[in-house]
Amino acid sequence: MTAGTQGAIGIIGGGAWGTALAQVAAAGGPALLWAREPDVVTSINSRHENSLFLPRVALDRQVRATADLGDLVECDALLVVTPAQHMRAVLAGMPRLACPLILCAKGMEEATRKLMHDVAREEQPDAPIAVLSGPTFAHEVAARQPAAVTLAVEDAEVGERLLARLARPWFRPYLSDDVIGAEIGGAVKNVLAIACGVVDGRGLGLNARAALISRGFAEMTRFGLARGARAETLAGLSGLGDLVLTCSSTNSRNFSLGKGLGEGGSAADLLADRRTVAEGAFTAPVLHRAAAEVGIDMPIVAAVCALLTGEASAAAVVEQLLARPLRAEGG
Ligand SMILES: NC(=O)C1=CN([C@@H]2O[C@H](COP(=O)(O)OP(=O)(O)OC[C@H]3O[C@@H](n4cnc5c(N)ncnc54)[C@H](O)[C@@H]3O)[C@@H](O)[C@H]2O)C=CC1
Ligand SMILES: O=C(CO)COP(=O)(O)O
Repeated sequence: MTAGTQGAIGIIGGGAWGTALAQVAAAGGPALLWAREPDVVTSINSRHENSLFLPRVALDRQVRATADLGDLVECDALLVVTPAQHMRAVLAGMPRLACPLILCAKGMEEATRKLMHDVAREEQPDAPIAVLSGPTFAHEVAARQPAAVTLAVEDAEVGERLLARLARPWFRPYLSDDVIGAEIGGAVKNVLAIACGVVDGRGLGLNARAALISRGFAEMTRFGLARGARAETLAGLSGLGDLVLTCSSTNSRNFSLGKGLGEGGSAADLLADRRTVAEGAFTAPVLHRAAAEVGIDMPIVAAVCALLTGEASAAAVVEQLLARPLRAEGG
């Protein structure tokens, strides 16, 4: 056991978001972050900065990093912040845990079409599960600019404990018990952000972007309700809130990917060699199939899939969306 893990929050994943959340956790006690990249561990421990994934942010001295996942097992709770496609392998590589796991990745597993809480439960059946999701660009949170998130936890007592440990005046979790709703909002908004980026890349204007956000939200709601999410969660921070944020700025990796596609770039080129993750590119095909399974129409998600596979150009998918039959708004 590493000295100083008592009362510590562990963070699994040293990307931009894991590092920003370590900064949040460190404001209330020790924070121990596991990173895959030895350079990240060295950079945090020697310079109090994650120069690879969150450069130019001075980290709290209470943030320490380790290259050994085993060092985290005695932490009070673990924030799980790997990209969605890697979460299963990382959790499977740990001993059986009993502390709460707070899942922070926004996506669905490609191979199984499962949400993250289902994956976590399969790999760590004894650990209480929570989901933390909302409109939060990592660099703003790390700089302690105000933000609010949904903290969805089935066990209310665990929720209260996590709230007490993680809340700050500038980082406000709102409790919910709708784990499915919190996860679906975060996963779907990434795909819709790619679509909004396309609108921007093609110079289609702000009216078109607002229309796409609204119709995208209708898709998120249809799918979410069919999968057991609550409407109020989808309209909250982890759904509509994050959709608006991510669809509004090139600070979003998903929006930027879409913008590149809209400007005529190919998905293969835009995704090649990128070190940071654009989760929507992985979620789009999974979501498309999952929607078909429950008989839900998601035309914007289908358009993003066609663009990502190269089946259709940006011009063609926009044309197809605009040619869809007119219908009642709530239908
Ligand atoms: N960056 C942000 O502002 C936010 C990100 N998120 C979510 O957090 C999750 C992590 O994203 P970021 O921290 O931004 O990542 P990032 O894009 O900054 O860094 C990539 C991460 O992927 C990890 N990685 C690459 N290959 C891996 C493997 N084989 N096994 C395990 N990990 C591997 C790297 O170690 C690194 O931690 C994503 O699901 C993202 O949607 C959620 C809220 C905000
Ligand atoms: O989830 C995010 C903000 O809430 C980050 O968005 P991107 O992954 O698109 O950068």
